[in-house]
Amino acid sequence: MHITFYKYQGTGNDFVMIDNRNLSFPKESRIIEHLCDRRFGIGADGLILLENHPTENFRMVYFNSDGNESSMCGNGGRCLVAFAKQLGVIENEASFEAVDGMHHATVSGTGIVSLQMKDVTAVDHYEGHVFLNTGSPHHVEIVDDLEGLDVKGYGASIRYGALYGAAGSNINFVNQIGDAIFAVRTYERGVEDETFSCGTGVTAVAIAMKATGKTDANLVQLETPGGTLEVAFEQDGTTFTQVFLKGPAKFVFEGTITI
Ligand SMILES: N[C@@H](CCC[C@H](N)C(=O)O)C(=O)O
Repeated sequence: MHITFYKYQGTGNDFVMIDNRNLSFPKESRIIEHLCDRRFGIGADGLILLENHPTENFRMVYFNSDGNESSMCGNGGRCLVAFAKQLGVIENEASFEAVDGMHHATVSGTGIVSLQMKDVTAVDHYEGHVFLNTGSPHHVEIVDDLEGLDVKGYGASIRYGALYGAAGSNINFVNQIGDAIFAVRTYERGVEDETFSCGTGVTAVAIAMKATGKTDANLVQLETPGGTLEVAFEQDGTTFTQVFLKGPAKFVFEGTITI
């Protein structure tokens, strides 16, 4: 079987995109894991299907590189909007359904995608970390030496530790570098490694930093190993609404692969 694919990246978080409007893609975890493999396949942190939706522009179906369907992917959602524009499914605005509900997005002429994320109604505060769900579950922890940190080793010990049980969590490590600027490195569940950037992760960091009083700002800049993202939100007590994740989403290459 020949599969036509498109490769996209959003601040270095990279995805295999497939136009599955004819529902011909075989949703088998073994195949998805192979396509995402960086040595034997195309190589990506995840694979995303664009499918038809009865009332909205499209549906997003997201798989981690381990081949399993998972919760919301913020950078993937931004890349899917750029892909929908490349396919001619949308022009500069999109409305789509993902696993965590409806999303709206806009694309600028220079390929900057602003994606509305789900409202956050609970931020759980613990000694040494914060936990919240921005469409995917996120542990947020401030560290002294972000550059020198073994993100894969320490992240895995938390992800697989007593805190999160079998479901696990994504793990974000943070260092404040300005009033409303934070450096972030993320260990991603389902990739089981550090990725260059995580959209739901930086969204969680921005909200966590506001909720813990590290910043007064409602517009936060996040510096990831793959580039800069912005998160804007409105806050009413412990509820965060109008949450927008904004940054570049870029087409890399396209091709066909035989499986
Ligand atoms: N890279 C993503 C997060 C993808 C989901 C995550 N790996 C999980 O399974 O929870 C993003 O940009 O949000």
